[in-house]
Amino acid sequence: MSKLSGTSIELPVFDIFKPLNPSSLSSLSLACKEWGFFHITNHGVSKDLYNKLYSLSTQLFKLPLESKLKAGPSSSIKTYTPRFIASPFFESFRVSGPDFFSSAQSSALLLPNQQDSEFSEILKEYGSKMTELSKRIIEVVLMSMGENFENKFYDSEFRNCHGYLRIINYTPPANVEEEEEVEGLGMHTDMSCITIVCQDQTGGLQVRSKEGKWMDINPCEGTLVVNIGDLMQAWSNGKLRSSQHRVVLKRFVNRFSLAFFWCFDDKKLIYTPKEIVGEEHLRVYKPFICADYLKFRESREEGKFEKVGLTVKDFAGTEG
Ligand SMILES: O=C(O)CCC(=O)C(=O)O
Ligand SMILES: [Fe+2]
Repeated sequence: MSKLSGTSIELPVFDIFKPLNPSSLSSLSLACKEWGFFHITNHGVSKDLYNKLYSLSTQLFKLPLESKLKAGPSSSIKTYTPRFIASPFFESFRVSGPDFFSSAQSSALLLPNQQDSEFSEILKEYGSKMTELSKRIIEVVLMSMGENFENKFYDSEFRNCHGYLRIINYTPPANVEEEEEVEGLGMHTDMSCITIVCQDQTGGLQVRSKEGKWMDINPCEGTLVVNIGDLMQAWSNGKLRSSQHRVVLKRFVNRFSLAFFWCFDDKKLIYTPKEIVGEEHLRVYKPFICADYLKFRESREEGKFEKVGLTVKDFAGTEG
């Protein structure tokens, strides 16, 4: 395995619920175009909420594999993804909205002694915070794209979005050389409109530059990472960038993260409004139904649901 570390990148940080002035909007627009990644503060996830979620999730991951597999891919629940699917080091539980409580309950029931309802309550709170944040992020991203775009397009295009959370535990391999790093999650793009990631102090999230260089997104206390996904890249006619990214692990260091995906409704037709395409530009995506793209990705990835070579460009791009 090769050395995987990159160079660090300084992403802009936005106080998400404050009105954004013209200079913040242009810096947001630049970040979405160049990197498809930025940081947010004032997100409403308190340390206490995070710590409770961390500690209960850790207990869930510590359960014996046979218990976790009761919520696994071959059970009726299908919220647990064991190791060796996305990568040998990655395992996760999925919690879907809008009813995060009952979705969490299906995995939480594996926990002993009434911790299940505490866990589900916490996930309900986290899910509702992420929902509120996602709506606000879409609003400010639309604002950064053009005058009044949030009023023109939010209701007609984004009102039926929905979200789901992936709680991820990365267990690093022990048998690697010192200083060596391995991929906990391989290079991929997200199939969302936007994703909100809470990475712990270990770091390891990397974004690939347009030139193909891996850049470290260092953990930044009190902030969350936001990235643009494929659905938003297609909807914006490529004006917003869904960047390839991955997670690298350090020897002996366990990594915990929360990734929240905010997506279009499955039945939505993704077709860039003409005001966004602009008169002087061509459409770079054919219109497509959201679910058809998700199916395309699933069928190509042979179960490795996030490890991709193919993206929305291969699916609906109009340029060879
Ligand atoms: O674990 C992380 O920090 C990011 C995970 C991620 O990129 C994903 O689940 O799509
Ligand atoms: Fe991702």
